[in-house]
Amino acid sequence: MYKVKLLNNISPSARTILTDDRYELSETVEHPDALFVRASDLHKYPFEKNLLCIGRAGIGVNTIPLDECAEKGIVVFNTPGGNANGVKELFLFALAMASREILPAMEWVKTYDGSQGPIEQRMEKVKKQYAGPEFAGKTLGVIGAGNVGSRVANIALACNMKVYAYDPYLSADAAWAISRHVFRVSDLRDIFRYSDYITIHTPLTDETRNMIDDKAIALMKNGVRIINYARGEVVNEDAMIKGLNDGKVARYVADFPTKRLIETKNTVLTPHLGGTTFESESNCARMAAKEMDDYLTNGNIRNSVNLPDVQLERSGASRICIIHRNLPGMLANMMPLFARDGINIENMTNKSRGSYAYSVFDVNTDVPEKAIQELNALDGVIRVRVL
Ligand SMILES: NC(=O)c1ccc[n+]([C@@H]2O[C@H](COP(=O)([O-])OP(=O)(O)OC[C@H]3O[C@@H](n4cnc5c(N)ncnc54)[C@H](O)[C@@H]3O)[C@@H](O)[C@H]2O)c1
Ligand SMILES: O=C(O)[C@H](O)COP(=O)(O)O
Repeated sequence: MYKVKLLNNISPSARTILTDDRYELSETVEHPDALFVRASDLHKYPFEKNLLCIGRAGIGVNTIPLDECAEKGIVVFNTPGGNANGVKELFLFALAMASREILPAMEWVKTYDGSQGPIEQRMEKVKKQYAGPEFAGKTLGVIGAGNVGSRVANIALACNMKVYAYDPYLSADAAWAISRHVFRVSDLRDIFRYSDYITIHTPLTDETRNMIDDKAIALMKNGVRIINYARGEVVNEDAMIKGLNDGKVARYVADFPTKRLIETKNTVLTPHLGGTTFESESNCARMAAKEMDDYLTNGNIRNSVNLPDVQLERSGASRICIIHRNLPGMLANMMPLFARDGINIENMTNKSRGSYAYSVFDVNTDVPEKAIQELNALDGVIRVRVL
């Protein structure tokens, strides 16, 4: 029985994978084998020695100390694409909110007291103050063209926008997903210079933090409209507030409210709702559950963000899974222990990612406890599991 601790509100669809007969799932379980998390910040989380993996039901992993986890032999998974459609649909709302005076107009309707006549007549007079531009025919700059950015770019084309996209690290899969009518931009400054609307869909990294700063805003068109469903910190708050107050930025639509932004004019803020649809929550929970289940049961790693992806069809009597440093001679040091104890390898794989590597051996015998201990004690070995 594996124990999984739920740190956030995780869709119950996870339970169709992590079933009661093999998993204990709860918010209070002690000494868990796995953590199931959404956007909770784990940077100060006290990881226990027996923790094997973390399933992030969602894509952003800026809240998880990935290196520390790798160093402790904890595999972190996320769920690429699981909530991308949810964000794409909210982006359509963002485009409308970035353009039209919908919120003040709704507020007028809600608070109209009838003193100037029936609302049906009065509204025809006041509505002109709520006019705004259409986005058809305008230019949208998309920064980050992965699962969300590619969908956003394509739907903006369908709205008759001209679409530019900037993504220096675009994967081949994402490139296939983007319409050939999207213009590829290789200099981020061109997105700033030529866009009427800018939308950000990058992860939060050292490189993207404060990507939209004073210098970036200075390059932009007057009256630019900026949409941020990525992370608050990719936009420098001081620069954005200044841009909004000066009128350089006409509207900032973002999923990451702060007190200062709430108090600034021309912001439209939602409480981190991008991936909060029934479907996205269910997709992400099921994906993360499958990833954790395959790792806990078979040692396979798919969609990890800190250790190499490794999948091996099972064969043999036992499987030895070893997380270790990516150093020369690691396998050579393990092999004598296998040979000494008559452990014959039927199939194996070894993959690396940065400073870490993962080796899986399917062997034809049970593995003696002594061999496991000695493998664990080898220099550079981080964690050994036998399944
Ligand atoms: N508001 C929400 O609820 C919500 C929901 C989903 C995702 N997000 C955020 O949006 C981000 C993107 O999500 P996704 O599913 O498209 O992720 P993804 O990994 O599929 O795509 C991210 C893309 O950004 C690109 N990128 C990385 N660094 C870049 C840089 N410096 N400049 C330009 N492009 C860069 C990558 O190459 C990749 O193609 C997530 O990391 C998360 O922070 C927020
Ligand atoms: O990174 C993500 O996937 C989104 O920000 C959604 O996060 P959430 O699962 O906490 O809503």
